[in-house]
Amino acid sequence: MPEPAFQDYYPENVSHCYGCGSLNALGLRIRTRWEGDESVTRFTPRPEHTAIPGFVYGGLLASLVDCHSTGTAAAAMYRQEGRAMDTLPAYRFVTASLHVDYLAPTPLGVELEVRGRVKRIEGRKVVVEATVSALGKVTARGEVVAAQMREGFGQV
Ligand SMILES: CCCCCCCCCCCCCC(=O)SCCNC(=O)CCNC(=O)[C@H](O)C(C)(C)COP(=O)(O)OP(=O)(O)OC[C@H]1O[C@@H](n2cnc3c(N)ncnc32)[C@H](O)[C@@H]1OP(=O)(O)O
Repeated sequence: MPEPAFQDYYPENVSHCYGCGSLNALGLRIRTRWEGDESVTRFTPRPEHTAIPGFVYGGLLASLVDCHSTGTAAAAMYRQEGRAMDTLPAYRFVTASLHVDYLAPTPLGVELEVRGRVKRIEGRKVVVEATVSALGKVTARGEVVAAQMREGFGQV
């Protein structure tokens, strides 16, 4: 049995996200785990994720960086407290800021590896940096500021 992924601990009401929700049938349904101090997601883009034939759409790479990093932010908060991700109080993070630099074209048809590192945890926010690699070469680099969701998120 593979180790559970961070996303396995997301409660149903936050499992509909296009990038990471296990309940979104049309989504990416990424799965992220710790490998030492780094978080890792592996994902193989599909033909519909094409930008230019043979190469991956940048928005897809941004989605991978985004959901990889918000998941990493939540996992990092639990880890800092020495708690399992299914324990209370629950941590839920949303994207406050997403920055991606595209360093080289990303080939389609191969597995991509997203690796994240926690840069800092400051109060209610976690800053995560991530790289996307194809065939061992880093093709995109990103940084996400993830902020803890407040009660009543989305209510105006
Ligand atoms: C078991 C585990 C479960 C995990 C479940 C995971 C669920 C996953 C769900 C799927 C998710 C998938 C991903 C998605 O698609 S999430 C969907 C896309 N994101 C959103 O819709 C978020 C919309 N924005 C907001 O709700 C609020 O503006 C937030 C919550 C972001 C902050 O408003 P809030 O009033 O709450 O807090 P605050 O203003 O005191 O800010 C807090 C800290 O953050 C810093 N800051 C704020 N903005 C920025 C910025 N632009 N650049 C840099 N920093 C920024 C700010 O300076 C402060 O830091 P500091 O000054 O204190 O140092």
